[in-house]
Amino acid sequence: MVTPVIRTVDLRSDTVTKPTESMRSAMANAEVDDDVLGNDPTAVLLEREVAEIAGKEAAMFVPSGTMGNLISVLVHCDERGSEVILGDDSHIHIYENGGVSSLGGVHPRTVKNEEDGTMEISSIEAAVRSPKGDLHYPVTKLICLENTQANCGGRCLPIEYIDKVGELAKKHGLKLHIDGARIFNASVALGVPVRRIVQAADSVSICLSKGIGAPVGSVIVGSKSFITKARWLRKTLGGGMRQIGVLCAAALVALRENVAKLEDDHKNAKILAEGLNRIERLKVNVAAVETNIIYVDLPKDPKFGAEDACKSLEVLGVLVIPQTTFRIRIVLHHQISDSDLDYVLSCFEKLFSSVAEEKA
Ligand SMILES: Cc1ncc(COP(=O)(O)O)c(C=O)c1O
Ligand SMILES: C[C@@H](O)[C@H](N)C(=O)O
Repeated sequence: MVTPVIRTVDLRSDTVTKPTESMRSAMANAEVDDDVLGNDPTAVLLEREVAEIAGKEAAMFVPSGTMGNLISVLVHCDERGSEVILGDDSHIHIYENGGVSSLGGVHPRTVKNEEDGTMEISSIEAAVRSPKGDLHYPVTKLICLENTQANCGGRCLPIEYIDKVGELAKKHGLKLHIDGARIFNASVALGVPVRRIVQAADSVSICLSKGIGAPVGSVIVGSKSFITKARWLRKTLGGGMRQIGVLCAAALVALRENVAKLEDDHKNAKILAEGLNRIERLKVNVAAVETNIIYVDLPKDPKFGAEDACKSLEVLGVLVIPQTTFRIRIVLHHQISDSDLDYVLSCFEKLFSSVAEEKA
């Protein structure tokens, strides 16, 4: 007999949150106008606020982080034969359909992501093509970092490291873009303002729809001339939108109400990580849980891998996704309660003790 689902706890990503009542009310009452023919007043407010938070001259709302990264790379790599240096486990390289190449004709030059989310600075420098040019080579234009680094488990890049990469970029006449999908998580975890973290960056893509829980969108920030070019490219990509104040109003609520909640997400991630690590057959690197992402390593049982475990957990109402064959990813967000944490732990205990009994 299948155990009835007592509740659903959605830990697939921090993109799964539903708009709060205050967001819905702000959306319903948003002041709007056509943002292609002019400027939607609420979008202008949001863009001004995010530019201020990031310490950059200007900002632009985009429908997704993927488009934010794509536009940023294409603005910086504006010549045929351009090359971007980025992490081999970066979101831009792994999860954005190769858009920088397929749509932008930009050549990716990957450097290994270390476990802590960084790329060795010496390896980045070694990847820079000689400025003297060589008939065989593309021309390096851009370095991309990701903070926090999602596929490394939501790790925060240290400020000193980002500053050093910024110096390297300047030394070689390159630009620096930061995929800041979870930059607010990095800011809260490091205890450093966003503007200081991204100080060395020429552009940043900041997700509103991740940990701070807006229903849609990201904002890219940079110089006024960068944003002017970006606005043109957004239209080219079909991202020119009309009364986007409806979405920007929710994002403004997210900025004002939810950044402060990220610390709780990080605390909950630690609590859940410690609890899961106490389950005999599971392994969690608790020290590596710096923000809201947890990786749970399962026993390497070919008959019961991450896919099977996720399916079994789903029957119990716990939604998580496989990261690799024997690894599950859990992402915390502000709509996960303390009792949800207890329930998730009990489901993992039930599942993995029953699996152990079957084996015995
Ligand atoms: C690190 C990172 N960058 C960019 C994105 C892309 O954002 P979106 O899903 O809004 O396209 C995501 C995930 O959604 C992400 O985790
Ligand atoms: C999968 C990826 O695109 C998404 N950003 C997530 O972390 O859930």
